[in-house]
Amino acid sequence: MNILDKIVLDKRKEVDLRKGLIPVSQLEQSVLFSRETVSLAERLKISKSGIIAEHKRRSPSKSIINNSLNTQDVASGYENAGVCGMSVLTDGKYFGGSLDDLLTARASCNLPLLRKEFIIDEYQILEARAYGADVILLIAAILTREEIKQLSEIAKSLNLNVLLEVHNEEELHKSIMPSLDMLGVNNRNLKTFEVSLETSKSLSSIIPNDFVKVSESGISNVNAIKELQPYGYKGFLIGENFMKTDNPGASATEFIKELEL
Ligand SMILES: O=C(O)c1ccccc1NCC(=O)[C@H](O)[C@H](O)COP(=O)(O)O
Repeated sequence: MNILDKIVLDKRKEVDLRKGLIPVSQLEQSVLFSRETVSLAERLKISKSGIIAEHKRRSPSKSIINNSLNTQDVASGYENAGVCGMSVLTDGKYFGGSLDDLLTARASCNLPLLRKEFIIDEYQILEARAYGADVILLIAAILTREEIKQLSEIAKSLNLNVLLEVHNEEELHKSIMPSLDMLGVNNRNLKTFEVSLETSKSLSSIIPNDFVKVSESGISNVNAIKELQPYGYKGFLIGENFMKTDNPGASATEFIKELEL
């Protein structure tokens, strides 16, 4: 069983529990549910740097990354740095995140927010909308083509962008459909946790041009972005590199300054 299998097993139990605690009608009545969303895909198309900065306390591959951060400071710091969007990990057990982090980020900045979650049920998309997200992540490795279609169409009907994440060619071929906005290639091998930009490079030519290309994980310096841009990548999801510092916003500011030199 790999890490994704374990996470999904726990996630099914968690979602059933949450459904019992907060009914769909309550999510739909929340103030943020009808908020006008912002398109991350459109921002990435016109951005020079394309940084999507992540809020990430810990992870299965690195254990604790930053336990002393203040979500409000991280969100406003990222916004001041000029990032295109912010990703908020909401999984508690493996990443130390929560929906409250998403809500805090929403209250602290106007950036398009990605709910970074292991989505297996439409209920989680309604939660994303109710807690202020603009974008959801769908992971091809844990969903069938039919599930990707159903979940992405629900997200689109709620005016949310969809970022579909793949790790290999097979996942990419099974997932291509018009209800996706962005295609993310994750550079982290989930069996070994090794990261390699070669994954993004090798898959780039088979991603249709209709989708905004995003490279995810293991981006630790400006050179990585300069290496990936010629392959058509417009978005770069960065977590650990910013979050391991005392001031993720300042770290993002320096990074973007260097990138735009
Ligand atoms: O980060 C992990 O260890 C991990 C393990 C299993 C599933 C997902 C995982 N990470 C989620 C992400 O996609 C990353 O947080 C994101 O791409 C940023 O990566 P990084 O810049 O390397 O922190």
